[in-house]
Amino acid sequence: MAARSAATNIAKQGSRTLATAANAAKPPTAVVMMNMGGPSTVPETGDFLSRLFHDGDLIPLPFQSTIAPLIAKRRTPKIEKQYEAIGGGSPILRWTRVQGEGMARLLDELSPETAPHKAYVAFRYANPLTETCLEEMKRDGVKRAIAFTQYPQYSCSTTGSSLNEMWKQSVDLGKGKGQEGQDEIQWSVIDRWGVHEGFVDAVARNIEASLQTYPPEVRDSVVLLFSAHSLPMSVVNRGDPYPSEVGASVSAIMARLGNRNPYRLVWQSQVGPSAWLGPQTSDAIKGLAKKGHNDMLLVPVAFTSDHIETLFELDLEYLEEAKELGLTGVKRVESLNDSPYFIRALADIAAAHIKSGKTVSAQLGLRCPGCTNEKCGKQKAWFKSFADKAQQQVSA
Ligand SMILES: C=CC1=C(C)c2cc3[nH]c(cc4nc(cc5[nH]c(cc1n2)c(C)c5CCC(=O)O)C(CCC(=O)O)=C4C)c(C)c3C=C
Ligand code: FES
Ligand SMILES: [Fe+2]
Repeated sequence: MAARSAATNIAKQGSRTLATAANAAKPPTAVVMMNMGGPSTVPETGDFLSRLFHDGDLIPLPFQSTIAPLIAKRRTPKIEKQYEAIGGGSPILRWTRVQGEGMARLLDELSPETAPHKAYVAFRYANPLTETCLEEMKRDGVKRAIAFTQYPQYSCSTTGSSLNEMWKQSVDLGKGKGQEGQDEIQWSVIDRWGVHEGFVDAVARNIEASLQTYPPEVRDSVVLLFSAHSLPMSVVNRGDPYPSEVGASVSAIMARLGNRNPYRLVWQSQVGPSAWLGPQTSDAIKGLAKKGHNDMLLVPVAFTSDHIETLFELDLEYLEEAKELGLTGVKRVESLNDSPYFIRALADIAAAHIKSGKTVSAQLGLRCPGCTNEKCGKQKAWFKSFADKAQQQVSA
């Protein structure tokens, strides 16, 4: 607790730092927080689902533009009820703003040369959408921007889709004005950070806090069930990097915890009838219960704020199911939300990225072996073109 308030003070000190007169005149360095978003209010659920089912990078459908609105419409009442049950909407925008503003304040201290920094939000399926974010950046006169994925581990269906959208909207915006979008803003990308020590530490601290709520005699035998959103097997077999990156996060978190507890990585939230990566979280709880385990701690590991999958699926569905099975020791670890350790980690990741001078990671350049999506190739070439441009400027 004391350590948590010490870290909060670090964040507050950062916020008290005044921008210099020189910085005030400079356009900000944009740090664009990219994520899927969620409906902030229940009536926005239909539009959120409609955009989601229209996204061929996430769910490729035959006759997508005809079928997507039909599926979204059919699914809306069920999902609206879930958002009602968690308090009337998704908290993701609120948490992303808290995280982004805290990060930008710390970044002004960690990287004064590129200050002032401003956090922008670009959601894939909810407001503020990518195009709204780009318009705001344009109004602010932004010349340098970092596309900072808020998914710790890379999947082509999540971060890949957001980057494809950023490429498409930037080029469209540029074309509309009679010039190429990429000439206006110098972009670079933070595409994954699932084993960053600050992120690993922030998750580990939340696990330690939950373990403290168990009696000391059972604490070391609590089974840690790391739970991540599943992927269709078609995406896994295409060569998507997400399953191995989630596994790497889990290993790093377990090492940080001293490997004291037994654990498994399990997968949740599959949608539709096709084959998905397992074991499913709810089956794992039931299977371990049958083997005599009562104490299990669910750890959301692939999403950094609360959403329906933590607040509805884990808390209301699985924890209730566990109670019905007679289990008394099944709990969930808090999401990172406003953790000062996590906000500090975001600032450290961004500062290290800026200092590295790198535009894109080596890994971003490699398409999945089974990829047939032309947008992926164009997006990767577009972001890499900023590296080539920076190189030309150095050698000129
Ligand atoms: C890292 C997280 C996520 C991955 C990977 C992911 C892949 C993925 N998702 C779908 C289909 C749906 N996902 C839906 C909601 C949803 N997905 C994530 C995260 C990941 N998805 C979150 C956090 C949410 C919920 C948002 C919230 O506010 O809580 C939905 C909509 C809800 C529903 O209809 O059930 C769908 C559909 C696919 C097909 C996929 C991989 C290809
Ligand atoms: S699907 Fe992975 S690069 Fe296209
Ligand atoms: Fe999903």
